[in-house]
Amino acid sequence: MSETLAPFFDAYVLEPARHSDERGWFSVTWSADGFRQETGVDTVFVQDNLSRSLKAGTVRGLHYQREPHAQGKLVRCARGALYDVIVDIREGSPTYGQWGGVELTAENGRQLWVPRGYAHGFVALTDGTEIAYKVDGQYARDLEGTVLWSDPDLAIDWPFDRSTALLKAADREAPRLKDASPGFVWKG
Ligand SMILES: Cc1cn([C@H]2C[C@H](O)[C@@H](COP(=O)(O)OP(=O)(O)O[C@H]3O[C@@H](C)C(=O)[C@@H](O)[C@H]3O)O2)c(=O)[nH]c1=O
Repeated sequence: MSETLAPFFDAYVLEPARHSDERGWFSVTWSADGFRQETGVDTVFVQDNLSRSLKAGTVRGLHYQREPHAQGKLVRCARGALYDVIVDIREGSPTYGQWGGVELTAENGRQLWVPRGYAHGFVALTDGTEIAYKVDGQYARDLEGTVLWSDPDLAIDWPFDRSTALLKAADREAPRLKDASPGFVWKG
């Protein structure tokens, strides 16, 4: 089952089926055919990532990689709970500068498909939260970019007390979207 994440029409929330029995449950978290059918997206994932955030209130993001190593990301929570946020940073897009968010938890099993041309970040809602994501572009440190998570123009409604946010310095000091140059252009 999948639906678009408002206000976007190319970002999808997926909820893979769980097959329950007396032992617990089984779920296919990704398959090439299933993903294509749910989203219409035909891409090749080249890397799987996993990170753990020790403390609730840890914010990572909002990150993107510039072309030619832009990345689409299929994100889920492997442990704990997080609030995932994406921002459309494609110049000329009808939803440029708008944000969307969804709670991903190990329990609800939801996933978010983040197309290329979005900045992505999240806040851990529990201690020890783990995020797992597949990416369809290789990591390129020199092409990494960040938009300030608390950029007032974005007005993201983060569901936690912002004064407790824990960030790495580069994320804390990131430029606002209006001062960043992600280089993505909406192609219609
Ligand atoms: C993302 C990444 C990091 N690293 C290294 C670089 C650094 O030494 C260490 C930690 O990297 P970071 O501080 O960038 O990790 P983190 O802040 O968790 O970065 C991630 O944030 C989320 C929101 C995303 O969307 C991801 O694409 C990625 O940007 O891991 C890799 O070797 N390969 C990778 O693909």
